[in-house]
Amino acid sequence: MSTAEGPLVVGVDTSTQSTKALVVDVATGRIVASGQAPHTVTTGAGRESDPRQWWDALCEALRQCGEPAHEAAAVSIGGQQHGLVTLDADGEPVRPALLWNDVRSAPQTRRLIEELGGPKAWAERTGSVPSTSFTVTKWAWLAEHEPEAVRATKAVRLPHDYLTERLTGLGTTDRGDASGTGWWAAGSEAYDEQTLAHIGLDPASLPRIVRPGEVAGTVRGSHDLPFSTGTLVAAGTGDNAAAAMGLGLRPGTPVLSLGTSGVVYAVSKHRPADPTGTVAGFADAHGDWLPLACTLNCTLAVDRIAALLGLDRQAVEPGGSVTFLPYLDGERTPNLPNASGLLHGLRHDTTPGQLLQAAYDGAVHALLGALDLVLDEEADRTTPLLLIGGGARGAAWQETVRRLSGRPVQVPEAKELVALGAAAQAAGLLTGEDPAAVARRWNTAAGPVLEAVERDEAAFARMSEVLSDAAPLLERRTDAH
Ligand SMILES: Nc1ncnc2c1ncn2[C@@H]1O[C@H](COP(=O)(O)OP(=O)(O)O)[C@@H](O)[C@H]1O
Ligand SMILES: O=C(CO)[C@@H](O)[C@H](O)COP(=O)(O)O
Repeated sequence: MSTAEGPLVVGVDTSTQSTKALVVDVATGRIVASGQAPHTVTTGAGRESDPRQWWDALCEALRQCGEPAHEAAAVSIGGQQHGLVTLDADGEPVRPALLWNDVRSAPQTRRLIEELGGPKAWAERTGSVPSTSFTVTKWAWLAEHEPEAVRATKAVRLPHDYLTERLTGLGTTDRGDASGTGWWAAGSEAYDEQTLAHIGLDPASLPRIVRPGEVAGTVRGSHDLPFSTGTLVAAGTGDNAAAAMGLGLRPGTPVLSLGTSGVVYAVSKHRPADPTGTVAGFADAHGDWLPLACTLNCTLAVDRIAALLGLDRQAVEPGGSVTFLPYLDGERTPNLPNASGLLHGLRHDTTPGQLLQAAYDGAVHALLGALDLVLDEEADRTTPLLLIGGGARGAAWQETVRRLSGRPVQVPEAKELVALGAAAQAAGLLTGEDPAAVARRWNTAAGPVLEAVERDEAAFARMSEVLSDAAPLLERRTDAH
């Protein structure tokens, strides 16, 4: 038996690169055990992962947690948003999942926006103008390129739904993750029949949307499951909504997440509907909203540039006037799915460290450029930015965000905020508390505040100018993408 003060819960983050599991003491928020196992993502034109590998990674992460995982009274799974999981009549994946950062659906995205009323109508109906990340565009791509896969599909799931269902045997999702599909109507908070009919997707193949605070099911009796039979299973949610819960976020506090994706968001009481498409009008897992902007090129792009230069990722140098828009995977914010990386201003005296700094700057510029649009009128524009995700650990990321934002930056000491948010949701099932209140009781956002420094207006303006002047180049396809 563990020495916990309260019951134990398990929170899971099944993200793009790995699955992380935490066993948490509900009374104190103490992390009693943790585990992590990696996934593989295809490279080349598409980005795909085998959902069965997520399950294996979950089992491995829980194995690392040991006995406390079996003692857990409740579990919840947060996961990468948008991924299209297609299951056959036996619940087996028809093909690998198409992930959020797969930009092959760019033509279908354009077509769907046009065919269903244009950007404003989309924003009003679903909260968002879909980008290539949205599940609806992936389904349309699949219908066009692999009709036999569509015919074989009997159930459509998001990544976190897939794992939850393997635990409970029930097809469920939640409003947070459903809001990233493109087939969820933000006004009625139900599946949007018009969109589903248009893309030929049977609503019966979609999971039931579990309400905030409702139990999704219990762990079914089977010897291959990493939990005890009967353990309560919460709805789970998308990873950004989970991190918002994990921070105990109150409306108006901005979060900047540096992981495979770069993300800026804040909880809002108002339903967003941005017709420019920069801000995705997601729902949170609580009953509020989560206006959010997301980039495709963040930590992986910068790490790739460091590797190309043969530098450690921290080996940045100041100075010079080189601009680097690191859109190695195409980009979503700004909306340039066909873009590739663009370098401007290279001189004889540019150093490798300056080039690397320019890659950090380019990644952060895209996020901060969207921040003002993400924050509603009631948001306080002087509070510290909460910096989370794997990149938040790096001094070069922290300093770049400070210099380009001119705002104080708070780095929570808790590392796994998505998994902690899922754990808080699971804890809420046991105690009846609001999960964000659980996270505040656990003090998950605590961490050093780095004071504001003067904003580097010149660097910011230089990047904005290059971005605008290079528009035709950035819209051009360069290879098989
Ligand atoms: N100390 C560090 N400094 C800078 N970057 C880091 C550090 N530790 C991890 N990272 C970055 O964090 C990324 C993983 O972040 P994470 O939020 O776990 O990703 P995801 O949730 O998308 O799988 C890696 O790509 C790596 O570049
Ligand atoms: O697409 C989005 C948000 O819209 C991404 O934030 C994904 O949810 C992937 O998250 P990470 O694996 O980078 O955490």
